[in-house]
Amino acid sequence: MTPHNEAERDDYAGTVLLAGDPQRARWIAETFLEAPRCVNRRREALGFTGTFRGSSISVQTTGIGASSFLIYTHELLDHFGPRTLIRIGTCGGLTGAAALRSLVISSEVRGEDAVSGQVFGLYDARDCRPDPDLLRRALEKAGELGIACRAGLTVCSDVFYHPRGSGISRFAAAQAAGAIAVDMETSALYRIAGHFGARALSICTVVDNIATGEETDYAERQALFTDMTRLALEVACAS
Ligand SMILES: O=P(O)(O)O[C@H]1O[C@H](CO)[C@@H](O)[C@H]1O
Ligand SMILES: O=c1cc[nH]c(=O)[nH]1
Repeated sequence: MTPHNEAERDDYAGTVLLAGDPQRARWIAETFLEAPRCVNRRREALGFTGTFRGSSISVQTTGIGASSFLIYTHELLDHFGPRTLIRIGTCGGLTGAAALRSLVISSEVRGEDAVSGQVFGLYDARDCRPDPDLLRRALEKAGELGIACRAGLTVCSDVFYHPRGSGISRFAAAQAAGAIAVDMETSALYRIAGHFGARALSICTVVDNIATGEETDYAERQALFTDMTRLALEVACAS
């Protein structure tokens, strides 16, 4: 048990999928895992453990933003002992090439700008990339399964609603650097994994494209996550 997680010490598997939204965590556990059991209900940050093809796998809710994400992942890595974390998140596309409903895998992450992404100051600046084996496996498996997916530089922001507005002009510097998508937790994931010597990968589904103005509807979200979840589970099983 930790301040934010009521699970017993051995309730989590060695690999944990991380979802921002508790509804996504529940849907994944109930749709993809055999014999899922809920191991954390505190604050509705639902955590589940079950099996996939005979391997024990967990799914944990992490909430929105680095502050929330770092509470759940710190407690997982420090207390419950998993060593592989795979984020299965949502992101905004910053280029038409990050097509709506396709997957983006972050092969490197930077802060959106100098003042965004406070976590960048707390952890070693070298730890801003995923585990190379997890990245390679994900790209191989996506190819085998015919899942539309693009790996590249992503940016991370603490801010969803920016005073400069929600248009693409806010991301001009990120676009100029070649970033293909934005989310709010991948920087925290890569840095805390580096800090604890764990392996990490961030896979996100493009739910809106800031460059083209296209959006998905929340109502289609769970079905939209089928490819991302299949891919994450394939990577988890091969680990
Ligand atoms: O869908 P999740 O995993 O929460 O990820 C994205 O969605 C939230 C913003 O709507 C942020 O947490 C962002 O990173
Ligand atoms: O952080 C995020 C996630 C999804 N879509 C966005 O525009 N930003």
